[in-house]
Amino acid sequence: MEVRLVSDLFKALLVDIGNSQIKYARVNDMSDLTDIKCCQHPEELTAYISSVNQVLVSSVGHVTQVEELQCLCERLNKSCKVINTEAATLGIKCAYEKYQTLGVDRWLVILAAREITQLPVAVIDLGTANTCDIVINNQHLGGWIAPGFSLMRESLLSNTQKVFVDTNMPVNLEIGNTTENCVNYGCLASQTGFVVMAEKYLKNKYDDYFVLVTGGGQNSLSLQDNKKILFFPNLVLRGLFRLI
Ligand SMILES: Nc1ncnc2c1ncn2[C@@H]1O[C@H](COP(=O)(O)OP(=O)(O)O)[C@@H](O)[C@H]1O
Ligand SMILES: CC(C)(COP(=O)(O)O)[C@@H](O)C(=O)NCCC(=O)O
Ligand SMILES: [K+]
Repeated sequence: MEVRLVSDLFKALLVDIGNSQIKYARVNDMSDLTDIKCCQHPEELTAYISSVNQVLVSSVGHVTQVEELQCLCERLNKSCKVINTEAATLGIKCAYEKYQTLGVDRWLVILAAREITQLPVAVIDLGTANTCDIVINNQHLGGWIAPGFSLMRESLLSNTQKVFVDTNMPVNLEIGNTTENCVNYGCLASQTGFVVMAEKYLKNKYDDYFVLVTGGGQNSLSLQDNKKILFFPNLVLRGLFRLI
């Protein structure tokens, strides 16, 4: 068996288990957070786990996936730290009285956002569900939860008789002239409105602010020309990075 020196190992494997897919990054420093990979099952991480010093994992997905990852780490004799939402972390206070019920992915993007900007901020994660969280100074005010793009589309298909869909992902917001395209652009318009309304909320209350957007749905938003809306590959992993 190949023996690796501790110094040859990466600092950590960061794992974000969402409701659609597992995202992960093997990191030594922040720059490694641009190389993000996806998989469906924890055992696909075996080779990566062997090459790091420790694993940090956050999960809002099925509990069995965390258990599988923990077993894998035990078998490979690697430490596995499961991150949960706290009442306060790094000086940032959670809005929820029952803080344990706030999705840990939301908590981690809040920690990442606070490191990116000290201004009033809305941090938005366009995933299976779309979430928005507002952070002013070191206080999380709370936020919104809405269906993500695929959930919106699937819900239309399952709850109507004459609406049918395809699996295309729209690149820009256009006007649809087929049922499938009306659904795709309608769901995209709703998803874009989620972001636009977060900015409107901040604009009405604060002189300056940022809206940070992350998650699988970020690529289709036609909001790139808005200097107040910034895009990041995966702020959940960036929040985990702060906790290494
Ligand atoms: N091009 C796209 N346009 C709009 N939404 C998208 C696009 N690609 C992916 N998505 C959305 O992103 C979701 C997956 O994003 P991800 O952040 O990995 O989810 P999760 O963290 O919930 O597992 C999909 O369910 C889909 O709704
Ligand atoms: C809203 C979420 C499902 C989003 O998860 P995702 O779409 O990224 O898989 C997750 O943050 C969650 O399970 N939240 C628990 C409820 C709450 O945050 O109030
Ligand atoms: K997510």
